[in-house]
Amino acid sequence: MEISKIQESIAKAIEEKISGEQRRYLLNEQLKAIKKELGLETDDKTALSAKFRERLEPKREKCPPHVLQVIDEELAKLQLLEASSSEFNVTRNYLDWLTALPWGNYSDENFDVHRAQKILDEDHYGLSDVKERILEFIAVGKLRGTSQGKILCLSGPPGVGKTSIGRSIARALDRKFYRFSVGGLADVAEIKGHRRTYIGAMPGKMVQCLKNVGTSNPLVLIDEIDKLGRGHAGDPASALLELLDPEQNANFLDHYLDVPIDLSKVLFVCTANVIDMIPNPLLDRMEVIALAGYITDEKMHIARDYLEKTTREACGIKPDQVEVTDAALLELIENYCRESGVRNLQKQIEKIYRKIALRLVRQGVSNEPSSDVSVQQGIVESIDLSDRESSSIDSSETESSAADCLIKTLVEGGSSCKEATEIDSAGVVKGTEPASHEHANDLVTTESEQSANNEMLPNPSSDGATIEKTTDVEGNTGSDGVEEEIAGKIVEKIVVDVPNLTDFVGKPVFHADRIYDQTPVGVVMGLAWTSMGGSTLYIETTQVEQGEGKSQLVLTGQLGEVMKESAQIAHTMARAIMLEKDPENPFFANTKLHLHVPAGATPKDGPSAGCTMITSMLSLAMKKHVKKDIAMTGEVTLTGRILPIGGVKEKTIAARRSAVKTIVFPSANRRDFDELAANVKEGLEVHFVDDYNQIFELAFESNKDPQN
Ligand SMILES: Nc1ncnc2c1ncn2[C@@H]1O[C@H](COP(=O)(O)OP(=O)(O)OP(=O)(O)O)[C@@H](O)[C@H]1O
Repeated sequence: MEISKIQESIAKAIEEKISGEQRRYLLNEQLKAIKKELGLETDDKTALSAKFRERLEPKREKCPPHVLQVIDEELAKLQLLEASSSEFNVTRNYLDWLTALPWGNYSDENFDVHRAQKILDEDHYGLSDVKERILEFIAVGKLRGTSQGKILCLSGPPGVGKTSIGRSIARALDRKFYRFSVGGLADVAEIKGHRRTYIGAMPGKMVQCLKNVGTSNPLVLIDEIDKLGRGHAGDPASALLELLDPEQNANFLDHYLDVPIDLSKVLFVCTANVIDMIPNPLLDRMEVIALAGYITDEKMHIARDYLEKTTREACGIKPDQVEVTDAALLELIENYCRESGVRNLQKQIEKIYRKIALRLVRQGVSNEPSSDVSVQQGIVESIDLSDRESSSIDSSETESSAADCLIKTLVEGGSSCKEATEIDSAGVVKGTEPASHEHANDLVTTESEQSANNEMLPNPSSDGATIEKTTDVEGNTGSDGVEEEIAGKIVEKIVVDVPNLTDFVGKPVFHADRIYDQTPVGVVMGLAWTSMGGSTLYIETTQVEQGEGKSQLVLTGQLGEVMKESAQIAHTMARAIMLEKDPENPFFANTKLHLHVPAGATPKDGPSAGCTMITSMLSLAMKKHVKKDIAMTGEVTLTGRILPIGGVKEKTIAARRSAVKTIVFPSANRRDFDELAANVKEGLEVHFVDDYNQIFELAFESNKDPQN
C-alpha cells in the first residue's frame, strides 16, 4: 500500500515535470515562429548562415572556386545538423575560420625605394648591408610590378636588432606584420594545425596569422628558427619547410582547413643566433644576412640617437630636463654592457631614465599635458609649428610644442609665433592662421595664471636659458605673487656623468675583458665566437712537474671533445717545433703540462684555438712572453697548416673591445676580413697566415712585415 502510494507520487512528479518542459518548449517554438513571421528574428541556424554569407560576400569574387565550393557544402550541412549536436559546433567553427580568412585580399605594396630607405634609417643605425639587401628586394618588386615571396634569414647574436629590423621592413613595404617564435616548438600541429575531428582543434600558426592580419601578403617574422625543437610525432622542420618553400607554399595545406592556401606572396623573415643549427634543407632556401654586432662607436650612435630618444619619450621626460654625457655613455658601453648587441645597453639606459623620472617627480615636476585644461575649455592656443611637417601630430608632441611656443611667445613679447593653430581635444592640429598679438597676449595671461596655479610651466630648470624665460613670464604678468610661486618650481636639470653614474646603475658588472695587461709567460690571447657573439679568451699553460719521460698534458676549462683534440694536436705540434728550433731543449719530453682556458664555468668547444694553444705551450717552453696586445685564431693541422675559422667580424669586434692591436687570422679568411666596414678594421694590425711558423715569428720575434 505504502509502496503504491510512493510510486503514484513519483509518477505524478515526473508527469508534471515533463508537461512543464513540453509546455515551455511549445511556447518557445511558438514565440520563434511569431517572431519569424513578423520578420523580427530568424532562427539560429539561418542567422548563422546569413552571417557567414555576409562575411564572405565582399571576398566572393577573389575567393578560389574550390574554397567557395567547400564553404557552400558546409553551409548546406549546417542547415541539416541539430543545433545541439557536437557536429554542428565543429561545422560552425570550421565555417568561422574559412570565411574569416582574407581570400585574395592583398595589401598594396609600396615600392618607393627612397621612402623605404628613409624608414630603415629612421629605425636603425648602420646595418648598411642589411638595408641594401632590402632595398634591392624592393627595387626588383618595382620592376616586376609585383613582389614575390622570399625567405630572408637574419642571423646574429642577441640584441643586434634582428626582430626590430623585421618590423621596419614591413613598415617600409607597407605590409602587415606578424611575428611568431618557433623556439622549442616540437609539435607539428602548431604549424600545420590539428585535424577538425579532434576536440578543441585549431588551425596552425600561419592560418591564425592570415586571419589576424587580414591580408594574404603580410610579412611574417619567424623568430628563433635555430632553436626549433625535435618533434616526437612528426618533424617540425619539415612542416616549416612546406610552409616556407616558395615551390610548395602556393598550395599550403593546413590540417584543420583542409583546403590549400596560397602563401606564395608572403614575405618570410626568419631570425637565428647561429645558422649552423638551422636544419639544412631550410637553410638552403634562405637568403642569410648576417648581423655581427656593433663596435663601441656604433653603440654610441645607437644609444644617443635611438635608445635614449625612445626611452626618454617612454618615460615622459623632456630633452631639456636631462643630459647624459658622452663620457657616461661610453662608460656604460665599455664597463657595464660588454655585449655584441645593444639589449643590455637599452636596459641600463631605461634604468637611468626611470631613476631620473622618480627624481623629477620628487622635485615636484609634472610633465602632464599643460594644454589639457585650456584645450578642454576650448581655448585657442598660438603655437609655433614652423618646423613641423605633419598637420596631424600626436598629443604629447602637441603639448610640448605648445609649451615651448608659450615660452617663446613670452620671451619675444607675444609676437614670435608665425602661425596660430587650433588643437582639438585629441591633439589634432586643425588649421594654421597668422596669430594676432591680441591672441598671444590672451594666452600669456591665461597660461601664466594656470602655470602658477597648476604647476604646469614646463621644463623648470636651473640652466640659464630657462631661468631667463621664467623671468620673462614674471615680467609679463607683472605679478609679484606669481613670481614667487613660479620660482618655487624651478627644478635642476639632471646631468648623468661618469662620477654619478653609479647612483643610477650601480657599480659596473665587470671592469674589463682583459685579465692581463701584458700576458705572462705561457699565456696567450685567443678569439672565440659563440651564439652570443665574439669574445676574447686566454689560453694558459703552466708546468706541473718535470722529470725524465714525464711528458703529459692535463686539460681543464670545460673543453669539448673537439677542443680537447685540438689541445693534443697543439701539444704534438709544439714539441715538433721545439725540436726543430732548439733540438737540445728537452722541455716537452720531460714536463707534465696543465692547459687551462678561463672562465672555467663556461663550456667551450671548437678547433679555432689550435694556434693559440701551440703559442701558449711554446711561450712556456722558451720562457718568453708573446708580443704585447696580440690575439690569434686558427685551426692547426698536424703539419702546421692554418685552416680557416668562422665569425671573422665578431672576432674582430671582440678584439677591438679588448683593446687588441695585432690580430692573426688564417689566410683563407682574408676575404671575410676585407669585406668588413672600414670603421670595424680601423686601428688594427692584421696578419694573415698559412703556416704556424709565420705565427711563431709574429708572436715571439720582432714584427717585420705588418699587413702580411
Ligand atoms: N642598429 C640599431 N639601431 C637602433 N636600434 C637598434 C639597433 N640594433 C638594435 N637596436 C635596438 O635594440 C633592441 C633589441 O633588438 P631586437 O629585439 O630586435 O634584437 P634581436 O636581434 O631580435 O635579439 P634576439 O636574438 O634576442 O631576439 C631593440 O629595441 C632595437 O630597436
